[in-house]
Amino acid sequence: MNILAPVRRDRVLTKLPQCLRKEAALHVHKDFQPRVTCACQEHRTGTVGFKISKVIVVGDLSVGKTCLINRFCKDTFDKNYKATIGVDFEMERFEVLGVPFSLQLWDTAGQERFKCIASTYYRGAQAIIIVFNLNDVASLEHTKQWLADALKENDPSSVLLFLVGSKKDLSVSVPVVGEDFTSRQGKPHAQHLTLTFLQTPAQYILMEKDALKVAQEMKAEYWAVSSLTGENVQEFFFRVAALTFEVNVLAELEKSGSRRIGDVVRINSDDSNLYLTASKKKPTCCP
Ligand SMILES: Nc1nc2c(ncn2[C@@H]2O[C@H](COP(=O)(O)OP(=O)(O)OP(=O)(O)O)[C@@H](O)[C@H]2O)c(=O)[nH]1
Ligand SMILES: [Mg+2]
Repeated sequence: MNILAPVRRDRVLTKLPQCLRKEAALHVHKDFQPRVTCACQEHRTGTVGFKISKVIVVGDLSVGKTCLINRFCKDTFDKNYKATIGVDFEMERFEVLGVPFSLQLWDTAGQERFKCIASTYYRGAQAIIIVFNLNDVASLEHTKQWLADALKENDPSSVLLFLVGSKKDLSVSVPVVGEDFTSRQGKPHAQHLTLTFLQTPAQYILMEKDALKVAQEMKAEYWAVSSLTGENVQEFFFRVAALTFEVNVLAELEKSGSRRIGDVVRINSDDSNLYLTASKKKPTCCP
């Protein structure tokens, strides 16, 4: 019996959310793998519905980790900086293909003096979100170190990686000043803001080019978000939830020995596709 509260209606995923950029995606499949869809339809997902998957969020101080989590979980934004001391976490419940699925989002401190407390919570992550500020090239350069530290405590071959550029609103590719920023949930976040753009279009393009390269090197999926306007925030977390769910169901199928001969799970492939189904055969269990 699942004793947790019912899942919010806006946390129900029936389709695989798509990646932001095909050049730096964990995979570019249009939908969940047929084996996963099939297992969900036939209630063969084992313990997945009772599991809580740990997701850690790391990156330099003040890049916007806390704001990103708060925008998604609470639909709030605080313009004042309050450093995270050690760690904090939020629980988010989803329903993916009819199966309950929970993410525990660990918000870690970026400040050096709190880093050693935070790093003790890195272990056991199924996904690592490395955040940098799209307007601060040094924060992008530091992402490799953040990843290395997080991977010391985790299995690099099984963890999903996401590289997230934050504060997209401070670059030029956002709605014009005075526009009514409306969240996906339909609530206004901020109206008639006076935005000071930190980057010219050329600078932003260069930054994104560098970020895509870093993401490809890390074999991470790239996202660019704004916690102020809400741009891409929900899409990003839905993608994290869906891909983590997919990995969990596949692991469960493998454990229960129902993996079909002919399917190949490819990890760390050159084309950044995490999964590759070699067989062109249709699954036998579903029409
Ligand atoms: N314009 C803009 N400002 C942002 C955005 N996200 C965060 N900020 C601001 O950046 C500052 C730092 O945000 P936090 O979320 O606290 O940063 P953090 O990464 O959690 O910092 P630590 O906890 O010290 O590691 C705050 O003043 C936020 O208001 C964003 O999307 N756009
Ligand atoms: Mg914080």
